[in-house]
Amino acid sequence: MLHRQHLEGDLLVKVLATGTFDILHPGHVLYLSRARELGDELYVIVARSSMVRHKPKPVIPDEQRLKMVSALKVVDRAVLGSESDMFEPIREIRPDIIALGYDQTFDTESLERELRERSIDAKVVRISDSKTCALCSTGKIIKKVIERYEDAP
Ligand SMILES: Cc1cc2nc3c(=O)[nH]c(=O)nc-3n(C[C@H](O)[C@H](O)[C@H](O)COP(=O)(O)O)c2cc1C
Ligand SMILES: Nc1ncnc2c1ncn2[C@@H]1O[C@H](COP(=O)(O)OP(=O)(O)OP(=O)(O)O)[C@@H](O)[C@H]1O
Repeated sequence: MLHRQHLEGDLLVKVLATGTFDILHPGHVLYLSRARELGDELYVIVARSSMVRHKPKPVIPDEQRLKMVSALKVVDRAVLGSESDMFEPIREIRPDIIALGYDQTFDTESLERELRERSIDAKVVRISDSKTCALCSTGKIIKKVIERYEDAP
């Protein structure tokens, strides 16, 4: 059941996107725009630095990353994630769809199973990547900045 009855009687589909969003780039905007197209409202969970363990910790502080993501036109509401339980904000937001990024390590089926085990009725979908931008990766931007400054006189 993807639709939820809105207070005014409209049927609104809530989509949830997630990520670190350390140094925004057009790949983020594309991911969020594609996620937004799946429904009517886009919620975003911005990962806490303390929860990022699979890659270097973000350079930009939690609150600053939240501020930038919140300012994007395509985003209806952004929140910082939980520092202990990733299902906590999902229970509050109650999304109809969770849109995973192309490189997010979660497996769509296993995540759906984990959601069902917690009685959360959200569909999980994968958003494909964009190869339209040469520097659409936070890691690549940081690498380029390091190279540029190392070479600087
Ligand atoms: C459904 C879902 C819920 C999440 N909830 C949280 C959370 O509560 N707190 C948090 O810090 N990160 C949360 N995350 C974000 C992940 O920690 C983040 O996606 C992770 O750092 C990997 O993302 P990246 O490689 O795209 O940066 C969640 C991710 C997903 C898919
Ligand atoms: N070029 C892109 N096209 C589509 N989606 C993207 C692109 N770049 C990032 N995303 C998506 O945006 C979300 C947030 O990205 P995140 O900040 O976590 O990583 P990133 O920009 O890919 O950085 P890194 O290079 O460090 O992995 C992720 O779900 C990711 O899949």
